[in-house]
Amino acid sequence: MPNDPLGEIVVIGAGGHAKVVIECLRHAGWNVIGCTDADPTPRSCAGVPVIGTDDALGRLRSEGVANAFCALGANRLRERVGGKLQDLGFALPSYQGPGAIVSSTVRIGAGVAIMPGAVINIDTVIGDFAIINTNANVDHDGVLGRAVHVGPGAALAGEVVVGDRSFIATGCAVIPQRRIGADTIVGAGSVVVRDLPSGVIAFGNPARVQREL
Ligand SMILES: CC(=O)SCCNC(=O)CCNC(=O)[C@H](O)C(C)(C)COP(=O)(O)OP(=O)(O)OC[C@H]1O[C@@H](n2cnc3c(N)ncnc32)[C@H](O)[C@@H]1OP(=O)(O)O
Repeated sequence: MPNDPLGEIVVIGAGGHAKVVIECLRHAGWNVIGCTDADPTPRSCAGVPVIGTDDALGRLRSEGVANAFCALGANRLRERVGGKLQDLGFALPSYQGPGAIVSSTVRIGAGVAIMPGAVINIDTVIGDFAIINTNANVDHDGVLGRAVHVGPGAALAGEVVVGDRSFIATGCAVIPQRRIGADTIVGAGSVVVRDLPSGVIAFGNPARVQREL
């Protein structure tokens, strides 16, 4: 059951990720008043109206809308637009979707999406604008940078470190204490048993660097 209303919030983005975010925000008790998109064609996203492009954000802020959530799937873009929201003076709450379990010791940055069923264990640190997607696990003492995306069902064992804007795709497994650099993509279903550098695409079991980005 939804909690008591937390107040009004605007969502940035109207794609598949935004749909899930809107549903989770509602479940958490937010009143999602609309979303913005590069394509301002009037339509709805998860039952919420698209109310214009990002140009509408300044107006909404001046009209008293205090909260925003950046629900863009692309890590670099999400980080950039999230920074713009901070500059406009929006508060950027994080949320936990239904069934997510997050240790009370976890430090969570601004604008973090913790999707349904995700588990984040003791003493982990999650940077601003990260996504911990559906049923993903981040075990104890993990350190995830800004705008990292841990994809659906991915499992990071204890003490894994992931650099800013990296994407650990659907169903990956990372063994304890491995370090993955910034701006790296680890392809779906990969098993990371060695550290990975920044700025590469890697995949496979074991995950190997395929090319630089
Ligand atoms: C809720 C949500 O939906 S969140 C979104 C989650 N999204 C994902 O998990 C997507 C993750 N993306 C991937 O895994 C992609 O395959 C990437 C990014 C690793 C690579 O994408 P591309 O560069 O476009 O690779 P492309 O599809 O051209 O494949 C190139 C080759 O790599 C192989 N390959 C691609 N991905 C993988 C993978 N994860 N594991 C093993 N092999 C792979 C392909 O089979 C292909 O091999 P071939 O040349 O022998 O035919």
